[in-house]
Amino acid sequence: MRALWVDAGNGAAGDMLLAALLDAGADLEAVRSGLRGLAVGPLEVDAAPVRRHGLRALHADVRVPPDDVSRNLADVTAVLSAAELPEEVRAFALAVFERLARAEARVHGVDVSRIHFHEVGALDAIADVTGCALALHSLDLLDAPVRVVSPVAAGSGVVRAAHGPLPVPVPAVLELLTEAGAPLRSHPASMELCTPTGAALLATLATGWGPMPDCTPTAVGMGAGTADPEGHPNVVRVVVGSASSSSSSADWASAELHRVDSTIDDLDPRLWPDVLDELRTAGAADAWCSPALMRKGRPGQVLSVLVEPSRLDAVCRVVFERTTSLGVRVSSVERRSLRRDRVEVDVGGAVVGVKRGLLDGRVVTAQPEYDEARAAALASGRPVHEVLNEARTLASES
Ligand SMILES: O=C([S-])c1cc(C(=O)S)c[n+]([C@@H]2O[C@H](COP(=O)(O)O)[C@@H](O)[C@H]2O)c1
Ligand code: NI
Repeated sequence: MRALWVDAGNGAAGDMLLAALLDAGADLEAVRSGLRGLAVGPLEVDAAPVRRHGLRALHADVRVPPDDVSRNLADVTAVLSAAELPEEVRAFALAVFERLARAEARVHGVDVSRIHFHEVGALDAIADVTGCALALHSLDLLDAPVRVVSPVAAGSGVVRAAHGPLPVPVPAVLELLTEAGAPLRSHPASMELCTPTGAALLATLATGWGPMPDCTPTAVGMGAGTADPEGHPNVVRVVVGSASSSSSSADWASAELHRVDSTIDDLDPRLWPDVLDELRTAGAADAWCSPALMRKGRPGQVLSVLVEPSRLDAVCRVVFERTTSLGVRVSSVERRSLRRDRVEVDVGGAVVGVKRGLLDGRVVTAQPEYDEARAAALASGRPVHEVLNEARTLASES
C-alpha cells in the first residue's frame, strides 16, 4: 500500500514540496506537460541540485509570466476547470484552493465568495499547487491511504505581504493548520517557514499527522527553498514507500490520538455549542456530548474530545476554562479513517457534492452534502430525501 511521509519540521512552501516530490522521483516532464495545459502560462519549471547546510537537495525554479491580476476562488476554479489535467489532479488542486479561500475568508472576515487572493492566487501559487498535484499523481500518491505529515514549523517574526506587515505564523497559515488539526512545532528561526500555499498543500494531502508511519521506504526527496538561512537547512523531506501492516492493515489510515472525557451536570445547556466550537478551534479532531444520568439522578453530559497529542494541553485548557468541569480523563486511542473523496453528481440539472468512503477500491459509504441536496430539492420542487437518494446512487456508481 503506497505511503507518504512529509517532514515539515523546517516548514513548507509550495515550491519546496514540489522540489521534494521531484527529488523522490516524480516525473518532471509530466509536471511540465500538465502545467502547459493551464491557459494562463507559459508556466515553466526547472529543477537543479543545491546544497543546504551540507545537505544535497533539489531546488524547483518555477517561472511564470508577469502578472498583477487579483484572483478570487471563482477565477482560479475557472483556470483549473478549463485546463487539460487528469481529473484527480484537478480535484486535488481545486481542494487546495478551496481550503485557501476558506482560510482567507475567516482571516479577513468576509464570505468565501468575496475573498480576493493576492499572492496566494498569483500564477506562481497556481503553478506550485498544480505542479505538486501532478507530482503526487506521477508518484501514484493522490489516493494513497497513508499520507502522514510531521508537526509543522511555521516560524516567527514579521513578513511583508500585500496586506502590509503580517505576524508569522501568518494568519492564513494558522487558520489552515488549525482547521486541519495539524500539530505545530516551535522552531528557533525568526522567518516565515510555512507559507499559506505550503500549509494548504499539507492540509489537503494529510490523512494523518505525526511521526513517520511504519513503512518500507522506496524513495526519499529533499526539496530546498530559495532562502539559505544560517541557522538551519531550509528543506522539506518526503519519504515515499509502502505501508506495513502494523500502520494500516487495510485500506485505511491510522493515527494515535488522545481522548479526553469529562462528565458535567451543571453547565448552562445554552453554552454547549460554543464549547464544542472552541474545542475544535483549539485543535480537537472531534468533539461531542452524550447524555448521561449522573449522581443524585441528575441528567448531565459526557463531553468527549479526540485530539492530537500536541494539542492536548490546549484542549484541556478549553474544557477547564469554558465548562464547569473540575477534572478530565485522558486516554490513548487509535483512530482508523477510511480513505475518502468527494465527487459531484448532477441531480436534475443541479450539482450536488457527495463525500464517499472507500475500502479496497470500493465505495462503501456515500453521503451527499445536505445543504447542496436541499438547494437542488428547492430548485426542482422535489422532496429532499429523493434528491439525497438519487445523489447517493449516482455517486456510488461513478
Ligand atoms: O495573498 C494573500 S491574501 C496572503 C494572505 C496571507 C495571510 O496570511 S492572510 C499571507 N500572504 C503572504 O503572501 C506570501 C506568499 O504566499 P505563498 O503561499 O503564495 O507562498 C507569503 O509571504 C504569505 O505570508 C498572502
Ligand atoms: Ni490574506
